[in-house]
Amino acid sequence: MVKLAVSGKGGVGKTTLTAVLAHLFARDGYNVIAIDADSDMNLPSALGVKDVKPLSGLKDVIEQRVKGPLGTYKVNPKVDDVFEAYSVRNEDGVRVAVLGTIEKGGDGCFCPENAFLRAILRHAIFRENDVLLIDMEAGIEHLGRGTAKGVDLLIAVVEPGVRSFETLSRIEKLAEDIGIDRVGVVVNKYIETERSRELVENLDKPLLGVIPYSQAFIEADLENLPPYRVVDLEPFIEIKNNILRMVDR
Ligand SMILES: Nc1ncnc2c1ncn2[C@@H]1O[C@H](COP(=O)(O)OP(=O)(O)OP(=O)(O)O)[C@@H](O)[C@H]1O
Repeated sequence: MVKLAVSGKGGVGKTTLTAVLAHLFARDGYNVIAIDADSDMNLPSALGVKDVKPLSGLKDVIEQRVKGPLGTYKVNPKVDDVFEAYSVRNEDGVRVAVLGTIEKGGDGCFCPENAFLRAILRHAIFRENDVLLIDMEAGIEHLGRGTAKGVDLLIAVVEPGVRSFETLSRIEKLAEDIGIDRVGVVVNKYIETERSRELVENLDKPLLGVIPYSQAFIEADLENLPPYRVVDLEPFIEIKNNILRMVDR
């Protein structure tokens, strides 16, 4: 079981990376579960599926499962069956689920959706051969330590620019704060210049890979095609292999 969270600023390519990795892991025979926890919720279309009911829409069920006596929350609500029913399989057999809006609270937000995500991350159904991929936003602090504990590797996606690399230090700090000790970096939309090469070479975190800027991604988007049908998969294969190495597989 490998649990991976993909994080980064809006528009850097989190959804694209998550979708292509899901495809590659499925192609390798892994049982892949992809969860969209980003408020944009465009992972399903990047994976070629429609009409995925958000897990957060299951307010009643969620509440039933997570509510304990006297306003407390159960730490381990049972989620397997709901997850099974509320995910859609794509043509590769990837199970796609959408979390829906997470209310962002301050520290220690125990809103039902979070308890649910925590439960999914911690134990649901997972078997040895499973890969769980979560497409997240940059702000992962609301997940809290409980959720993060389940994550083997946080993949930080950045574009080669000083501002984006500043976000990276923020993501690293967040990961550390909530107890994720492994962070790997993917540089996306890479255009080779002296400065960008320098930025990448001086990265002080493990580099999982570099994906060149390419018109093919924009075309995939325009045609509403999953990116893995259109783009060069080579850089993604390298990233996938480095991920497996980093999580000791
Ligand atoms: N290597 C690349 N070269 C060119 N365009 C790219 C590349 N990677 C992604 N894109 C394009 O950038 C846009 C944003 O990508 P994507 O939706 O994957 O980002 P995101 O980080 O998930 O965004 P959001 O935070 O809005 O969900 C899309 O139009 C996508 O096709």
